[in-house]
Amino acid sequence: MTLAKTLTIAGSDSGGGAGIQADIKTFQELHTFGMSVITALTAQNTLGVHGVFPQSLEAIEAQLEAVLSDIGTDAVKTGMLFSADIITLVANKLKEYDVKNIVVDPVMIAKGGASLLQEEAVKALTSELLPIATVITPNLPEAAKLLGRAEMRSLEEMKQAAIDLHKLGPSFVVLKGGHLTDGPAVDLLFDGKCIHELEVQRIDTKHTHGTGCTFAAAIAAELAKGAHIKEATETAKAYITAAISHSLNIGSGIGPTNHAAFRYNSN
Ligand SMILES: Nc1ncnc2c1ncn2[C@@H]1O[C@H](COP(=O)(O)OP(=O)(O)OP(=O)(O)O)[C@@H](O)[C@H]1O
Ligand SMILES: Cc1ncc(CO)c(N)n1
Repeated sequence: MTLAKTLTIAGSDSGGGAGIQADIKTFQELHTFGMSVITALTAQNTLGVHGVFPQSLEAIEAQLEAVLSDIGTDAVKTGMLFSADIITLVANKLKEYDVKNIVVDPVMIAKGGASLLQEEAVKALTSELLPIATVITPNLPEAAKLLGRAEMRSLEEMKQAAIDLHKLGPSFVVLKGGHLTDGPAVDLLFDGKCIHELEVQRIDTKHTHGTGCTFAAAIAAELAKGAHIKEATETAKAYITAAISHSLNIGSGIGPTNHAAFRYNSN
């Protein structure tokens, strides 16, 4: 038997809600073979990030080489990359191995406010990774940072931002509207020609730790299996919506989403 292969290049979340752990759970639930390259360890729980320990470039390169030289992958998702040097290394390896279906989630700041990307690394992200991305999945603060402008506050501003982000080089842009404070949770998919809206009723819960990672990992899993971007994004939206609907009241802060929910819904 063969399975589509998926690789996450991201930070580890000891609390299991975001980062590598969210990605691997998503890859598994969507019936792909998940692999990981860990860029940084975070000591993290539902209350926040208590420590960030970036891995050495040597350790990251060795993981990339081990996976790509032997197993290969049908899609990759990048999350927390932390520094400009790590971004350069990752971009070069993805080019060297001609990796297809690159989903770049430009992770910058955790929900509690901890920095997961150094300020000076934003430039490297824009110049080295976005041009080789199949799809980028910024939230509104990340989109604002990538474009060097104030945060979008309306659907109209989001539409213009999606068009402008596309000019930075990715084939597709998925701009996530989870951070708009009221109304439904609307994300936009821009394919260079049309803007598609993905809209769901906002779910009233505080337990949304890891939503962004999970959503991007689901897009990567679907692309790995051969789905087109629109189909991949729609399945990812259904996956994250189910996971948020059944989110978990674990720990005393912002709890994680529930990866088993999609399985229950589809059975
Ligand atoms: N309360 C909610 N109800 C329904 N969907 C939501 C809710 N919050 C977020 N989403 C959806 O979850 C996905 C992730 O969006 P969000 O903007 O929260 O990501 P993020 O900020 O990158 O998350 P992270 O905390 O992992 O960094 C999007 O599809 C968004 O629309
Ligand atoms: C390791 C890691 N990656 C990404 C996020 C963003 O949610 C997080 N909180 N932790």
